[in-house]
Amino acid sequence: MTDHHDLHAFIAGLPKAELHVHHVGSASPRIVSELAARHPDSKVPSDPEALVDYFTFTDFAHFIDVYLSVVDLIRTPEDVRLLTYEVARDMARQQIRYAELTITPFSSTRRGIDEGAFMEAIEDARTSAEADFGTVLRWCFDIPGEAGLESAEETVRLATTDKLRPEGLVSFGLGGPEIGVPRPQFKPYFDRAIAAGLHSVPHAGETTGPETIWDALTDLRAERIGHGTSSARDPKLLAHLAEHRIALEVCPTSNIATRAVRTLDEHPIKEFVRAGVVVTINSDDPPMFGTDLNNEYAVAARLLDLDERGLAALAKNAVEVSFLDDAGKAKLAEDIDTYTSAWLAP
Ligand SMILES: Nc1ncnc2c1ncn2[C@@H]1O[C@H](CCC(=O)c2cccc(C(=O)O)c2)[C@@H](O)[C@H]1O
Ligand SMILES: [Zn+2]
Repeated sequence: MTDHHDLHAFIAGLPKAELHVHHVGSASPRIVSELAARHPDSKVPSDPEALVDYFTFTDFAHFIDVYLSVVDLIRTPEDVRLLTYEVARDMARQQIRYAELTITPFSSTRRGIDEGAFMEAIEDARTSAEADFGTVLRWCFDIPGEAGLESAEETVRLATTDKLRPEGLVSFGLGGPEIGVPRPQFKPYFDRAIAAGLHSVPHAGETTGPETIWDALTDLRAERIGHGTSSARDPKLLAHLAEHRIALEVCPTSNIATRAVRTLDEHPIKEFVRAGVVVTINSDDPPMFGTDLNNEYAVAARLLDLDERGLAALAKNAVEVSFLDDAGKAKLAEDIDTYTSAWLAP
C-alpha cells in the first residue's frame, strides 16, 4: 500500500494541467510583497505572516473585498508582467505544464492601465515564461459579473477586437458573486465571444443553486463549469453533465475558504464522480486560500480514496477537457503516463 508521503511525492512530480486559476488570485506572498513595496499606500500587508490573517475570509463577499484590494496593487503594465511571469514560475515548480489563467482585464483597464500595454504585458510574460520555465499559458478573459453590463461590454470588446485580442486567449468566462447577478443577462456577450471563436467557461453554482448552472448551460453555452458545486443537488443536471462530458472545475479548498461548503468531508466531489461527471482539480486563488494545485490533488486523493493511477486519471481529465490543441493534449497525456509507469515500476 502507498503511504501518504509517497503519494505527496508522486503528486509533486506529476505533470499537470490547471484549468481554473485566477491571475490576481495567484499572487503569492512573495509577489504581493514585491507589489506592495512598489505601492506603499496600499492597505494590503506586505509581511507574509500578516497576509495569512488578511487572507482569512468570513464569507464570499468578504473574499471579493480582499480580492479587490489585491487588484488595486496592479497599477502599471510592468506590475501585470511581473505578476504573470512570477505566477508561471510558481506553476512550473509544481510541474504544472499547462494552465488556463483567468484574467479580468476590465479591472485593469478601468483603473487606467492602457489596454494595448496590458495585452503586451501578458503576452510578453506568456512567451517568456514558456521559454524560461516550459509552462504553457493560455488566457480566459472573465466578466466580473457584479460590475454590471458595462464590464461585460468592455470584456467582450477587449476579447474580440482584432488589434487587441492576445494570441494566448482561448476562452471567455464570468466570475465574481452569483447572488443577485443572474447569468442570462450575459447571453449577448457570450454569443459574441463564441462567434469570435472563444470557448465558454463561466463560474456557476459556486454560491447559488443548480438553476444557475442550467442557465450557464442554456444561455451561456458553457463547455465547462467553474465550480458547479450545487449540481450535486440535481440528479438530472448531474446526468446531463455526464452525458455531454461537460466537466466541472472543482476547487475543494476554495469552497471551504469562501464558505461555499462547510467542511472538506462534506464536499460533493464524490457524488460528481459517482454520477460519471468529468471532474478536474484546480486551485482557484491558491495563496489566498493557503493552498496550491499539489495540495488540491492530495485533498482529492483523500476525498476520493485514490492511488497513483487514480491521480494520474484525474490529471488526464484536465488535459482532455482543456483547450490545448490535439498534439499538445497527446504529448501531455503521454508525459503523465510515462511518469506514472516509471513511478510504479518495481
Ligand atoms: N472563487 C471565485 N469565484 C468567483 N470569482 C472569483 C473567484 N476567485 C476570483 N474571482 C475573481 O473575482 C473577480 C471579481 C471582481 C468583481 O467582483 C468586481 C466587482 C466590481 C468592480 C470590480 C472592478 O474590478 O472594478 C470587480 C472575478 O472577475 C473573478 O475573476
Ligand atoms: Zn474561480
